[in-house]
Amino acid sequence: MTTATSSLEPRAVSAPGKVLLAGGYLVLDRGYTGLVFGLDARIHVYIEPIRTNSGVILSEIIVKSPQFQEAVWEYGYRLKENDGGIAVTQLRASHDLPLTRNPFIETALAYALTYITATLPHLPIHASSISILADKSYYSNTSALPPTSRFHNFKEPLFDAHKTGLGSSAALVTSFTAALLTHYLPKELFDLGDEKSLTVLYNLAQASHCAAQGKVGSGFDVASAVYGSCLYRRFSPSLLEGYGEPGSPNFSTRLKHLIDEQAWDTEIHKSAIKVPSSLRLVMCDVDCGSKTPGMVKQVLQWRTSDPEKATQIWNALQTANEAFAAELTCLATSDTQNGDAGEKYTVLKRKILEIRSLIRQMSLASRVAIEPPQQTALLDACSALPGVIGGVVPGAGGYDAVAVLVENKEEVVEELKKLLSGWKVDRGEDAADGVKIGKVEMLDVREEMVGVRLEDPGIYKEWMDY
Ligand SMILES: Nc1ncnc2c1ncn2[C@@H]1O[C@H](COP(=O)(O)OP(=O)(O)O)[C@@H](O)[C@H]1O
Ligand SMILES: C[C@@](O)(CCOP(=O)(O)OP(=O)(O)O)CC(=O)O
Repeated sequence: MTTATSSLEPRAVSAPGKVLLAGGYLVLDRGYTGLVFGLDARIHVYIEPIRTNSGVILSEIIVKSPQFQEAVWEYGYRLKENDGGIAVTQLRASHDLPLTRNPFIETALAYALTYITATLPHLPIHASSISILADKSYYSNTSALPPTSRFHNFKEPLFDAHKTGLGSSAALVTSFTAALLTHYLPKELFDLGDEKSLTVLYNLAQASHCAAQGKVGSGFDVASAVYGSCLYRRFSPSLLEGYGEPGSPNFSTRLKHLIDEQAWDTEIHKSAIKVPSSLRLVMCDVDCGSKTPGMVKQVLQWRTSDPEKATQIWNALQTANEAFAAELTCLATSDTQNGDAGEKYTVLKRKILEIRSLIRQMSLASRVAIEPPQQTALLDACSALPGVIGGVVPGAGGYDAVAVLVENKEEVVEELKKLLSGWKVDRGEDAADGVKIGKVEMLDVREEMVGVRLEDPGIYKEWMDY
């Protein structure tokens, strides 16, 4: 048995955001795959022990998100009887503050501490203080102040912040879980540089993210937070059935078994996607009056009602998505600086148009606004600019975002920015659904190949006094 104890050193970990460039809806089914890119907007988690001078032993973990107002969550924790693992209870941080819950933090904490004590039953879990810092692009910057450091002070409560849809909860759960495991477990048992530890992290983050969300999605967002950009085939959803809740009898043994011993059938293919250095992704946040809840449910309902047509579209899309990934990777591996860019990217451009055409067929047949006409107009205008390879509605689609692949040249990005900033705000008012697309904002992010990683704990100093 290992007798090693954990270090009491401060640790920091970050994980990337995501964009599902191709494979929305398909990736929910293990028969198909998704092409997910990590983004260079990261969520960082810093952890340090709380040291007391008095010799009093605290059982408290304090979590703060110092970029936001009133974002402090304090937890007490204790080992439950009947092998229930570690249960956490939220404590009131201050009498003046309302008790707001953060289900992603609370669940990730209970899962990670349970896994840690199941791994090393006699390890003392000392009190610690955790800070979360998110890169700017996760939220639209509504305050007028220019950002002064890498991390922006949003000066508003977290729950009022306008999210840009980069997958904050998956990046948070992943980096938060990794920070706890790195901090409490000795390096022989958990090391982010080691494949086996990444598998543990992936399984644990996937399980707690699904539990916190109250639903089992495809998990592409946690996959890219852990592994970075990849071709992703999901795990069987049945894996996450019936292992109980933190505190319930045998939760600890069941969770440990699920994470360490159960054979997960996730497939991560890192080498199947590469981006040539001559290209980059550009992400855009589209402000719109209308969000479309329940798109997934509606599309899947249609798929069940018309399986023949749906299978035809699903298979054609899978072929088109794979061909796009193959062409991108082929260009990346034979990347030459020379050659006529117009000709070099002809096939890639055609592949994107094929994908879009099939997505519009899916939209039409399911009557769900996946690539609605307002987005078609925007994507067509972007694609007509010199140096733009093409663009898609990422993820589930809808009105609120577009992702554009462009030549990696400042002038191309500048021209695109100009087009977007001048995009007529009320365009689309003639569309049958009456949805008006508002301001379109280019986000300061691009693709990132690397997943979760250790950071230098020293870089967060200025945020530690908040
Ligand atoms: N900076 C942060 N600090 C603390 N919690 C955060 C932070 N960013 C996101 N979260 C958690 O993630 C939730 C947002 O998750 P979700 O609605 O799934 O959006 P997303 O698509 O960005 O993942 C928030 O309500 C909060 O619980
Ligand atoms: C439909 C989907 O395949 C893709 C949805 O991707 P989005 O990026 O649109 O959505 P969020 O997870 O809410 O950020 C569902 C899934 O794979 O879980």
